[in-house]
Amino acid sequence: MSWGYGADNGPEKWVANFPIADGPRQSPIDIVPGEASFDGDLKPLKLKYDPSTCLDILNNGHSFQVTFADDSDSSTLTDGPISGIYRLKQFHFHWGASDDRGSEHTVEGTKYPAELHLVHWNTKYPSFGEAAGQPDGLAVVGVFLKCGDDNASLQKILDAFDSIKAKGKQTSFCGFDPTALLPGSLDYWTYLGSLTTPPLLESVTWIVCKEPISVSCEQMAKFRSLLFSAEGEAECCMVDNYRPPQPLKGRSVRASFQ
Ligand SMILES: CN(C)c1nnc([C@H](N)S(N)(=O)=O)s1
Ligand SMILES: [Zn+2]
Repeated sequence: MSWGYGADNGPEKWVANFPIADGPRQSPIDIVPGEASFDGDLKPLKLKYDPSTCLDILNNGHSFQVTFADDSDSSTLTDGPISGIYRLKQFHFHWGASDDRGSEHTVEGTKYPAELHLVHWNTKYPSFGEAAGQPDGLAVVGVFLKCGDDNASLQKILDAFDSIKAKGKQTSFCGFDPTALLPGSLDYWTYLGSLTTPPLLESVTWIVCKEPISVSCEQMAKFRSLLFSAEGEAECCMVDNYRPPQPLKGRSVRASFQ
């Protein structure tokens, strides 16, 4: 059975096939603002995305992802806590079965109903796959979603869900600007961690925005209409696709703001 989020193949079971699950720099973590140290050397995030690099939207059986063309420096992350140029590869979300949970990172124990991840790879390496195996290979920007006003930018993504309801379904999706999903303030916490799904590679510089973006309760319900299961299989709602916080193991969390 492959990994997932169920009782038999969920986060507590991943260590059997992916021993790094118990490694020294696993993600996500619980962020405690009072224990984060302000670092004045941290630069503002610089995110430059080209909507024409948006390719498609896919239900991969764990989440849905919007994939970008990463054969040029059209959509990049620079500055912030990183050095060099990181290219946007895809973005995806994690969410709960109800509004009281769903995010992977938590803030002093507070869970948000969902969390957006924008995944970038360091262009000092030849490809995403190569970068994913390096300690400075990836940079993921995390944005919390909070229930409130309707999010018009997010709605464009949700409108494509009927075409990707089941695992393996994919449809073209272009002209989307992920900048529209960023909060007004790009204040962030940053720490060294890992992918939060197998293979759990410890190659991620995490950049978690302090300010959430809004999503309406109806929009959250639309997330929950996706399926973990493929067409023809017993239907299983795609919900609670988040890994809980992992031990900090001595790591420091820095804040870009005071
Ligand atoms: C291969 N890629 C892009 C990814 N592999 N694992 C990912 C995880 N969903 S996360 N949450 O970004 O670490 S993203
Ligand atoms: Zn993720």
